[in-house]
Amino acid sequence: MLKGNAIELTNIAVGYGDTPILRGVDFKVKVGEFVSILGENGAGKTTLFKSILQILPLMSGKIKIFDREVSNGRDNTWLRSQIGYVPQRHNQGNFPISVFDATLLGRWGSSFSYFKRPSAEDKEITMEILNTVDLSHMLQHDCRRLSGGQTQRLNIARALVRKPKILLLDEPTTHLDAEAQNKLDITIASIRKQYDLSILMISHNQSHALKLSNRVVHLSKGKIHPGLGVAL
Ligand SMILES: Nc1ncnc2c1ncn2[C@@H]1O[C@H](COP(=O)(O)OP(=O)(O)OP(=O)(O)O)[C@@H](O)[C@H]1O
Repeated sequence: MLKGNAIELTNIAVGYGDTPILRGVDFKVKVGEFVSILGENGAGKTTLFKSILQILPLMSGKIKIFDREVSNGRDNTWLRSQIGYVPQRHNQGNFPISVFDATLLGRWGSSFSYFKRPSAEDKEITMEILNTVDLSHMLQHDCRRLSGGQTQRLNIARALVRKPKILLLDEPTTHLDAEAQNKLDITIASIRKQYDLSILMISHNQSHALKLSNRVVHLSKGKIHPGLGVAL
């Protein structure tokens, strides 16, 4: 069992061009912790995710994932095996692809690629995860015809097929009705347990964040401020 911090940011600055959006951010997510980030539109929450994922280079500071420094492009392949990312409002595009294939493609580039077909193990893991997110009855269903809640469960499945230990969720329940939101909450709580995940979630809804997380922080004026902690 891993211990210590899953994510550790030390004095990071990050932004676009010469303009920093986040400045002097210190922040930690402990192994197994579920932390939610709240903040106004444009506060920099997605920018924070992009810095953790090394999509945006740091202007200064350091990022460690499970105590391993990954700042500025070091260890990118390893990083991708550790972190699953569910971006905001992502659908699979306007082309016909089944739920099974779209999920399997989440493993593309790790165990199979242009020159290597998916193995029996790739397919087994895909089935296992689709079962966990309750989509195993829709394997051949066209992704373009999924509801918002089903699409989000598929997006989570795609992020999970690489068996990451950290999950970044960018407003997973926004635009869902109460029933779909509730079902997604149950899915998130169950995958967290089943796969021993450390989770960082962006949310706009304080009560929703408090319901799911161990701890809630606020992002404003380029910094992270402590918020409420709840014992689960
Ligand atoms: N590619 C980009 N180039 C330049 N500026 C950007 C870019 N992406 C985001 N920004 C700016 O960075 C700031 C933070 O954006 P970010 O998307 O991180 O905010 P957010 O907190 O996730 O917002 P929201 O809650 O609306 O999703 C905003 O002022 C935004 O305009």
